[in-house]
Amino acid sequence: MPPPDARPPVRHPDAPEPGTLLGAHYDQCFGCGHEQPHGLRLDATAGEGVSITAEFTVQPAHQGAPGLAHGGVLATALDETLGSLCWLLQTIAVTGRLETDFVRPVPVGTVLHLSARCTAVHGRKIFSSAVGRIGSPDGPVAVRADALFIEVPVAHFTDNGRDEDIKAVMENPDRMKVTRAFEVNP
Ligand SMILES: CCCCCCCC/C=C\CCCCCCCC(=O)SCCNC(=O)CCNC(=O)[C@H](O)C(C)(C)COP(=O)(O)OP(=O)(O)OC[C@H]1O[C@@H](n2cnc3c(N)ncnc32)[C@H](O)[C@@H]1OP(=O)(O)O
Repeated sequence: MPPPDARPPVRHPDAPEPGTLLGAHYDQCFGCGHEQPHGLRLDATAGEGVSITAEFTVQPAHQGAPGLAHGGVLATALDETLGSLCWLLQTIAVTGRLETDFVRPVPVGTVLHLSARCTAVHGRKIFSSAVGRIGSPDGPVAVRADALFIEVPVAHFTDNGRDEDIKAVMENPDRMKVTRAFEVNP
């Protein structure tokens, strides 16, 4: 829960307009990357205020039980949607905590309609919540999550990421949208 002196989130003046398709922040991202053959390929759209919507179609490769989505995959979809809120805050942050409720089973072939909103900011801590509904934005709730993201410097990635992947991004910044968006020059 945000502390009492947390402030409401503020949409950054340079945030993409509501309705803008955000695209992948990194082409190899398991959540959103379009060059990642094993990934979820989640497409997120900027909403009003500090909110995001996204869609994700559950594929056969995402099964846990026969014909049903694996819970970890659903948690990833929630995590990715929540992470996309950073575009609207124009902040680089990573997931510190993700608390997930699995409310209904989600069959393979389902289009999961996700929505996330930032609820508060306190120093480096970003509080947010998300929900995933089956079949339509008004469909039955299947999953819910509350998250704490923590703002980090670019060194979080350059110091800890595998060298060959960091090098590949530095050689071709187009592979990582965020390096342009935040004018990162590692
Ligand atoms: C050429 C290169 C270019 C690079 C550019 C890159 C840009 C990339 C852009 C965008 C990437 C976005 C990717 C999105 C992908 C989807 C989201 C994910 O899956 S992210 C991956 C999973 N998450 C992790 O791997 C985090 C691993 N954890 C850590 O690294 C640390 O624990 C970290 C950074 C989260 C915090 O460590 P501390 O040392 O910086 O800070 P402390 O002091 O520990 O925490 C700060 C505050 O947060 C609270 N806190 C931290 N973790 C908490 C927790 N789990 N629960 C509750 N509170 C927590 C602490 O109590 C503290 O609070 P108080 O300020 O004292 O009030």
